[in-house]
Amino acid sequence: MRTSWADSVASSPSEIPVSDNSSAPRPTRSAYVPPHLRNRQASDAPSLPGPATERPGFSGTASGSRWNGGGAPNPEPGHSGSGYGYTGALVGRGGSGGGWNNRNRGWDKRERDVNPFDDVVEQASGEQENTGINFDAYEDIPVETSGENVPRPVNTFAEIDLGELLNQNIRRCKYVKPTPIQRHAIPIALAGRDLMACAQTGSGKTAAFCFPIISGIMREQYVQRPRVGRAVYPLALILSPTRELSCQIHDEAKKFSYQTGVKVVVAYGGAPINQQLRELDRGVDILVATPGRLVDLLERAILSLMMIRYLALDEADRMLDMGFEPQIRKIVEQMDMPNRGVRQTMLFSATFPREIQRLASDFLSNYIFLAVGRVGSSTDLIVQRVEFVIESDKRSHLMDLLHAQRENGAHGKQALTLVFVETKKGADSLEHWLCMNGFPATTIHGDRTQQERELALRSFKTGKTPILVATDVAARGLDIPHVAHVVNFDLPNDIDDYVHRIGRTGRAGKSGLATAFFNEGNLSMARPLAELMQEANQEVPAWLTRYASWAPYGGSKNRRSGGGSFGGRDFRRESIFGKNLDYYGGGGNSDSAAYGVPSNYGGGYAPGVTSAWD
Ligand SMILES: Nc1ncnc2c1ncn2[C@@H]1O[C@H](COP(=O)(O)OP(=O)(O)OP(=O)(O)O)[C@@H](O)[C@H]1O
Repeated sequence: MRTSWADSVASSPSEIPVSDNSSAPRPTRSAYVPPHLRNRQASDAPSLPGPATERPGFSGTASGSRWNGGGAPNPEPGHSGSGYGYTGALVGRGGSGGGWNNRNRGWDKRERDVNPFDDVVEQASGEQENTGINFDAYEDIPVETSGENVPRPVNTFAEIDLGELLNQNIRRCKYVKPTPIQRHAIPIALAGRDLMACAQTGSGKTAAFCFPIISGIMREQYVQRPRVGRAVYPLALILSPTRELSCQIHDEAKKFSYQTGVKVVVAYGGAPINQQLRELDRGVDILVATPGRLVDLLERAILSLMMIRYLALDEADRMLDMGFEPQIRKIVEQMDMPNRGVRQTMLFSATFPREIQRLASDFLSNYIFLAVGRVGSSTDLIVQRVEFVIESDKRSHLMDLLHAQRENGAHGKQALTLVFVETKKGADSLEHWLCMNGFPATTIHGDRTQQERELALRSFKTGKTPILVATDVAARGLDIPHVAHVVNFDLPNDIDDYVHRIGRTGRAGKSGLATAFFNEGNLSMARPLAELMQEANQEVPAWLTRYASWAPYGGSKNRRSGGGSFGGRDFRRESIFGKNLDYYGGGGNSDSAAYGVPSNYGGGYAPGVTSAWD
């Protein structure tokens, strides 16, 4: 039976305390700036954020309140019960009616927020999201941290001072307790530290970077933003590699920031720019974007990055590989974004090849490296199978799988199945063939219009077309509940891509199945695939082990060292043992002394705190 989130929260042992106004520090009114004075400050130079460690409220530990002394404004009358009010971070738009240049409008906006919790897409199974989640499956995962003075992890949301409005939304999402990546990453981010974080697919990384950003913006003092020309000045930028992923992060961030007054806008290519401009014009605190559209907006001077306090790269290794790196460098280093150390930078992914870690360190300052599980490992919630199938047999083999699945499915219903192929043409042709053979399918790839892509995704999510044939455009980040089976019809050439693809199932503590078709065209994948499967306690067929022993090591971007040592760690750590100290300190930061002594190593918790592997 379906229950509302309120019911479920009432019956669940929620760990988030109800705000207690008597004990909670009361926001003071000192930061209040009357509306008539705000518009006069047009010529004021914008107050650029100070270095992370100097930011008010960032210096303390993650626990304990950061709300006192911050001068957060008092909520408007009638909102006092809500605990902490949004400060109404401002975009002065010179009387444009942008609607965000005073706090009253901020609160009006809050009241007008469309309730994102009413807009749950009807899922294929008819279940509501997040029921039956078993995050205990992640509890035994080893955690590695390295860096200076790593803040302690928390066990409950109650231990973190995110603000009552955000806490309410966490309850609405039915998140009862933080996932391991959230337990570790949120305190680190709330302490203002730069972070390179790696955790398995489907383990809750989105919330791990969204919560601290939203909470940080909520607790910022009144932020005066400049008014120069038409530009808008977001405070946070979240970049992701695909349009669909940006939309998904935007939807999630909107849920988390519901009624907090924090305004989230998405900008991505392939969709009409005018609507995105209108949204931006209404004001933006957090901008979620794909790099191409962002550069377009920057070049049109519609957007300025000079007020960015938080920069998050989701799928960061993808964002920094050869395809995207020049664009990211341009955005981060050649536009007007505050330098590293001034802004706070957070990089998240399930995979982080060493070479990319090294590159990424250019964007970070004195950062903490966090790995929940081995870097690049797959979750053992996914049962992985690999079958030897020659090219010409692939279709009939797929058909057999789909028939078997239909027979085993509830009421003969087809379980959601995601089929990855190599090429766009191959995707269209397979989709056509499936439809002709009685299996409703749709497709998502780069040659389809954005509208077609979005329709396809929706049709798949709702179960109307329970088979989605996709290229790698759907490999990363997409969180589609109830995907029961991922088929690698064509294996990718890189094991990290395989990890992301199969990660579309077995998410949020649920189990899933992944089947790969392997043949002699995939020799370079034999070894990394066998190693990955072995590591995830999967049955490795004897023939694959044989191929693995013959095949040259391939299928990875310098990700693993091959042989025994599994190179899934902070590359600074590997450098130190290889006497290569250049990288310590997170890309040239002067606070690097602590890294110079290998014996200091062991996770980087503050003295007296036990091992980083817990
Ligand atoms: N604390 C929590 N409690 C319950 N569900 C959660 C929690 N945190 C996240 N989730 C849910 O877990 C699912 C996976 O989260 P998310 O998409 O952030 O994973 P991810 O780690 O970013 O995966 P990927 O590497 O594939 O991008 C989502 O449906 C999300 O709503």
